[in-house]
Amino acid sequence: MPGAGRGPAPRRELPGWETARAIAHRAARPLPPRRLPIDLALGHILAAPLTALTDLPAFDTSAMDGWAVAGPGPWRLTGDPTGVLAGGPAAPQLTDGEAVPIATGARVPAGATAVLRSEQGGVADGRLSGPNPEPGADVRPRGQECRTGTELLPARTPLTPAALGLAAAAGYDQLAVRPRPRAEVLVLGDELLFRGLPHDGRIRDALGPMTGPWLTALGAHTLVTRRLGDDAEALYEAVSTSRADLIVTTGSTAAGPVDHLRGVLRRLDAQLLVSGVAVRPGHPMLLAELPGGVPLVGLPGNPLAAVSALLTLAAPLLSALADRPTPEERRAQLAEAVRGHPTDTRLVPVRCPAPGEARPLSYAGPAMLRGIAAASALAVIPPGGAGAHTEVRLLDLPTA
Ligand SMILES: Nc1nc2c(c(=O)[nH]1)N[C@H]1C(S)=C(S)[C@@H](COP(=O)(O)OP(=O)(O)OC[C@H]3O[C@@H](n4cnc5c(N)ncnc54)[C@H](O)[C@@H]3O)O[C@H]1N2
Ligand code: MOO
Repeated sequence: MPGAGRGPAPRRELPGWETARAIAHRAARPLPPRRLPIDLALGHILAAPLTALTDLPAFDTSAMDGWAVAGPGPWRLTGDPTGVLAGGPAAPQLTDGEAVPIATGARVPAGATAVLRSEQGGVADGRLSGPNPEPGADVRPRGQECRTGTELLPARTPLTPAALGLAAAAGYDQLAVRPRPRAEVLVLGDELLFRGLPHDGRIRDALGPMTGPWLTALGAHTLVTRRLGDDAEALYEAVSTSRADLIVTTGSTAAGPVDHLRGVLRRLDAQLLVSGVAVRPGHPMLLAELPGGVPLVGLPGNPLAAVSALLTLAAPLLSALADRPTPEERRAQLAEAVRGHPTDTRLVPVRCPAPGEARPLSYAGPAMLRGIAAASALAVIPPGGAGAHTEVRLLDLPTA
């Protein structure tokens, strides 16, 4: 008998959308940190503050090609006529009235008071003449940017390309980061085809191709996407042997005759932390904690409902596992009124033709993908709806 005792919790018990997100965020602890070489650390989160391992610059540095000069000019040229090069040997100390050619990035010799730019000076008979530069001109003094031990970036900073550059400049070879949570996607449903056209009541799997990439865009390392059909044993086996930090299933959240997910979770002694959410689409979504502590998110089978569950449950879980700061809230004005559900939050695909403007898209039914494929965000419509020009919250859609 379809549904008897196996569907989502009765309507009145469904947590609100914000509550469900908060439960998901609390359901995971940050993964233990690991050390990664800088060239593998892009996109990870710093597990500890980045403190400078050196003064920056590490030595008094010439900011320009020209001459290091000591005191007022004219100056007598000394030393190697090639001058002091970046990364080259240190030049001997200058005394007042002396100058030596110097390249940008080279160590300024002791005794130098400034650098005279090449376009400002002229050399004749071994003597350099030109205007007297201000003391310290075009010299980057040691420690100008930071001293050893200065905190350059706090823990929890995402490692952008610039942050990796800073870490390298500050002397790091490896960085302590939160690892990307390893995610495994289990696609359920005997009706699914993985190539070709729909036929004989069967349809193409639309969730397999999008769930893994979206988890990746949300900070996960998607290990594998497996297609299990509607086979309770295969599901039990896959969940109980998974080595992932997060398991995401698609379909089977509701009460249909072959919706085995809830039964398998009971068999596994998993604890249901969220069993349905007051949100449309996607209200049968679920979150369970497996006995080993690994979370499992059940995305409903209708594709837009799956996106809703991904952003409601999987996104906050991944932020918690990676210790990633919650993104700043973005808001925009609705270009037109959006009908609400009487009691549930609605998540509606929108595009933003201008900053601060959100235009709801057509083809946004729970089983449709045209709307979401053209969208840049989901607008959060409170119960009861939102009028034209009302400001609403936006959930950005992760992009590749
Ligand atoms: N009696 C009730 N029936 C349903 C309810 C309900 O409250 N009471 N909720 C409906 C809602 S809302 C949703 S959403 C779905 C959720 O169903 P499941 O998570 O159990 O998913 P399935 O039954 O397996 O599939 C639902 C629908 O989605 C299609 N599907 C599934 N997987 C994929 C995929 N990978 N790619 C493309 N399409 C997929 C599937 O063929 C079905 O059409 O339950 C409603 N029913
Ligand atoms: O979750 Mo369902 O209609 O809300 O697709």
